[in-house]
Amino acid sequence: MIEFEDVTKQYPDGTVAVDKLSLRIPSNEITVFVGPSGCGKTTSLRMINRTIERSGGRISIDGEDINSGDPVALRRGIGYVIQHAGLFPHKTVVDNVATVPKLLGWDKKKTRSVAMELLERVGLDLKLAQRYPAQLSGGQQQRVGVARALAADPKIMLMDEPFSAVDPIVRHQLQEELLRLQRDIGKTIVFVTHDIDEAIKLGDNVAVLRVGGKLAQFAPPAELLANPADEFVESFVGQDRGYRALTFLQIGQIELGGLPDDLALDDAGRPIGWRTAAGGQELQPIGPVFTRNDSMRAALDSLLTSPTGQGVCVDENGKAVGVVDHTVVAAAVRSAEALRS
Ligand SMILES: Nc1ncnc2c1ncn2[C@@H]1O[C@H](COP(=O)(O)OP(=O)(O)OP(=O)(O)O)[C@@H](O)[C@H]1O
Repeated sequence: MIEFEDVTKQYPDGTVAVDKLSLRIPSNEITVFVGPSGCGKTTSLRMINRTIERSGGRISIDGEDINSGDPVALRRGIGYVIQHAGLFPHKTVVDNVATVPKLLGWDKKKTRSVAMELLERVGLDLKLAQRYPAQLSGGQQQRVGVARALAADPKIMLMDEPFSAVDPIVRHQLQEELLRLQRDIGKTIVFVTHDIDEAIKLGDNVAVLRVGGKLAQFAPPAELLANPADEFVESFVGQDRGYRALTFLQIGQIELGGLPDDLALDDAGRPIGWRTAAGGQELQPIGPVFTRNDSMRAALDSLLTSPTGQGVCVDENGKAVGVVDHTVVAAAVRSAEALRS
């Protein structure tokens, strides 16, 4: 656990970037710092690896004050990923990833095999390993940045707006990859973003900061959406928080509608299209389907893009098991709200 106790940062010009911040960052989970520009997210993050020194209060890792040891040793045990990846331009991809292991004096063979394995794990084509950073796309560079941060197998990873400079599609892919990777590696990740959607998607816990580096709320995303602590959090979380909350409502055992006659199935019972009203041979596309393990947001997306207004639920073999329409989603939202209040 990383603990902030009354942590303050005042820059030499008098700016108070962080003001008596207290919070506990649980181990092996993703904690996101989110808030408007200038609210002290980056300052808070960088105080953890002492690339910015705090001016007051205490920060400890597993009970030990981070100021009790050498900052260089502290930094070697903490991975750090920043916007634009911050790769060394004159080093190849594989040499970038090998930077910290080399500093730690690992032998060449082990370093190289760990670097290659990590590049594979973050989803980078190994053919790119000998390229220089400028020869990669922004998204590929970020993957290398993540691999480099993981190279010495640190317990903690600090990520400062790592996906902000890439286009929305690549950003979505990188977020999915991070969640997949985290299921395997279970690091303590502290992630900074100004994007509440990214915070809600990635965070096990989200710390909402307000300008002046004050903590407005620290909670799991579903809790943040359901019970914003005050007007600031409510407006930051946004007007469409009802829609976002669907992400946390599982399909689970909700009652599905029976399979309608106009849903065409193949021999294995998998949906292949909707029969057109004219009764011709041509089928209209199904669009995205969902499973019982998905969220209500996936069901809503499925029915909104379906030509019949019905979203198709499939089992693990892709076999259609039922449909939902908007009344089912609305009823599920109402019953979840009733349970909460
Ligand atoms: N070296 C510095 N000297 C003086 N003030 C600074 C310094 N670095 C940051 N600040 C100020 O401290 C405050 C917090 O900055 P910080 O970069 O931590 O915020 P942030 O929430 O990460 O912002 P952004 O989302 O815009 O990156 C801001 O008012 C900023 O101008």
